[in-house]
Amino acid sequence: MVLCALRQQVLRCSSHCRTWARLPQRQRSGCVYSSIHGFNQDEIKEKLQAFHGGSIDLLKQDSGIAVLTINNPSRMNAFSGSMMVDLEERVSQLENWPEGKGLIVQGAAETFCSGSDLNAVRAISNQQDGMKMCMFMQNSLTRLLRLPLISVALVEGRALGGGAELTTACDFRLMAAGSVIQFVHKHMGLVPGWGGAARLVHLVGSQNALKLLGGAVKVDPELGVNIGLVDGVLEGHQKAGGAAPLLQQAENWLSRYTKGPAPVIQAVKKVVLSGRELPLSEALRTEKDIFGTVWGAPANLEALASKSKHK
Ligand SMILES: CCC(=O)SCCNC(=O)CCNC(=O)[C@H](O)C(C)(C)COP(=O)(O)OP(=O)(O)OC[C@H]1O[C@@H](n2cnc3c(N)ncnc32)[C@H](O)[C@@H]1OP(=O)(O)O
Repeated sequence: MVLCALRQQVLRCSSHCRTWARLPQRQRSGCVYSSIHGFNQDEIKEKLQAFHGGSIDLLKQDSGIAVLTINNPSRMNAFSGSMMVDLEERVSQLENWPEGKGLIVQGAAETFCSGSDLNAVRAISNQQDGMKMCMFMQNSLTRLLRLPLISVALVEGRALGGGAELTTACDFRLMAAGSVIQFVHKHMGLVPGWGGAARLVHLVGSQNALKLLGGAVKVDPELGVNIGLVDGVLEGHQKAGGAAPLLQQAENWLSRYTKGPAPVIQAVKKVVLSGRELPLSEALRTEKDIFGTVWGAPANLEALASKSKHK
């Protein structure tokens, strides 16, 4: 059932969507939890909305690259409850963006994100609310990672706790010199709950994940690159003379992977996603279906007509 839902998710936006359209909304959106897991999204949304402050801002650009900004500078971009709700809404908007190809996730005011807002955490520290918040954020971050866009987290300053988990919900991570990713959960008497541990194991292997979580290790750009968590290091601070602004550097880095028509770039992400998440036979069938959406499509016919050479 879950695999079937994921398979439908990676096929989304194709012309083969008749089965897709018949699926309930939560399955269509690639969520991990729905009502069959006792999860009531509207209930937790209402509760989270009470803890306001900050925003999650989305800028969709003509280039097909969107910028998602975690914006709560007075709390080092910590996630308030209303920002958690905002994030879910922004992810929905990105799921419905046919022209989209790439996504950069950044923090406002020269730092990435200091995790969940400790004021909200204190207010919902009971077991039930904690579980509901955990399921809500896992759903949103899983949907973020499953977007048919190539995504990159631009880490400047600190990515702590839930902020570190957020970086793992992107396809790539870029770090500015002097920045830090740190899974500080152990120091808070916690483990990751937004899906960050599961994704971290996939990214760096269980040995490294155990070291990062067990030691609450401060990952600088050099360590990040060495263990495969980080895909590139950007020059200097946004204000440093000489180097291009970090966002511009990140866009340049990402544009090498997003060059080309949106349906092709989205198909690239979808075949990788199915290979990453599905068992081989299921992944192969999904790849065949995705292949069917680009075969004989305008970009393919144009390339054939131009007799292109790949020298
Ligand atoms: C999912 C699980 C989780 O995410 S648990 C949360 C994990 N995060 C944390 O514990 C971060 C705690 N904060 C810190 O360690 C420091 O504030 C860091 C981020 C290192 C910044 O230190 P520093 O540069 O000295 O600034 P500061 O401490 O004065 O902070 C500025 C204002 O921001 C606030 N702030 C920061 N982080 C949070 C947070 N997670 N939740 C709520 N507020 C946060 C600080 O309280 C401070 O506010 P104020 O100026 O004192 O009103």
